[in-house]
Amino acid sequence: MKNKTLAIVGCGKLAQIVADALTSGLLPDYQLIGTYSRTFDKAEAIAQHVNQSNPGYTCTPVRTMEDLLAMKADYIVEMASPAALRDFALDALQNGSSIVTLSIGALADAQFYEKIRTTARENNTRVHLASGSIGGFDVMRTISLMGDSSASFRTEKGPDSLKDTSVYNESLQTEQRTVMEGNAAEAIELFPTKVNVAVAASLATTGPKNIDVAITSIPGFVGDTHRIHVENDQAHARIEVYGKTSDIAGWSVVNTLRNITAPIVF
Ligand SMILES: NC(=O)C1=CN([C@@H]2O[C@H](COP(=O)(O)OP(=O)(O)OC[C@H]3O[C@@H](n4cnc5c(N)ncnc54)[C@H](O)[C@@H]3O)[C@@H](O)[C@H]2O)C=CC1
Ligand SMILES: O=C([O-])CC(=O)C(=O)O
Repeated sequence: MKNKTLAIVGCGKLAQIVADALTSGLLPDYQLIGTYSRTFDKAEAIAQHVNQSNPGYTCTPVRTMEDLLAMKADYIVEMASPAALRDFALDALQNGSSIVTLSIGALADAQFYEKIRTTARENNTRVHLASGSIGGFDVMRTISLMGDSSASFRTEKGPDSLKDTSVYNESLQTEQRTVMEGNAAEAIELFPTKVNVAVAASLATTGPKNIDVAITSIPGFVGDTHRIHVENDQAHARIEVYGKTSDIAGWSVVNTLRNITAPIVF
């Protein structure tokens, strides 16, 4: 029985994974009612895809964020960018929609994080941080709760994935180099859509300014390897996740949505 309504913001590659999960029956508790993307055609394509595979289904693509908010979906899934999350999140939460987001980088801003937290609480709505291209938030949170802990985040990636950033130059095609060292707040400032994972790990542990982050470019490397280390004097955890593509992030949204309605929750 479909008892939750769903809307999507950002209809790109990862949204397609969620749409496919809807049409293949992996999200039986959800009815997709609206889609919105910067390019209307993309919102329309996802809506058509679900409408065509479910006779009687009505998902409406919209041209503005205001139109999407007006639908008052129970859950808005954000797969656009941290800037998009900043733009609509407070309005959505006030309007009664909870959010599932991949663009966790927006929450590196402590003031914005606090506004989101209080707005969600006041309006009985929630923000679910999907595990994206990493995982292990449970053990990160648990170790951090136990007391004084430290955390580090290391990413290895190929130079091509840095091509549209300020750190890129052709020498990265032949030389291994650490292109960024600092904390998660600095990392998301330098790479505004690429290191949501570092901010997510920081929020689950020591905070955006207190996690030690390094990003290394390796010639010929395909995909991303993320290694997180969190420890206190009682417990250590190491989490390593390799993704050949970012598909795992789209699937993590499917997993989060399933958990929201599941009788047994991981
Ligand atoms: N937490 C994680 O592990 C990961 C998070 N992400 C986040 O997910 C986002 C989406 O990833 P993909 O689907 O691969 O990207 P994509 O580029 O294929 O799709 C994003 C879509 O959102 C639209 N969009 C961007 N800004 C918008 C805005 N302000 N309002 C409305 N639509 C907007 C774009 O036009 C595009 O169609 C990334 O930008 C990133 O923030 C991506 C990969 C991993
Ligand atoms: O897919 C990845 O490995 C990480 C990523 O794009 C993000 O954190 O935004």
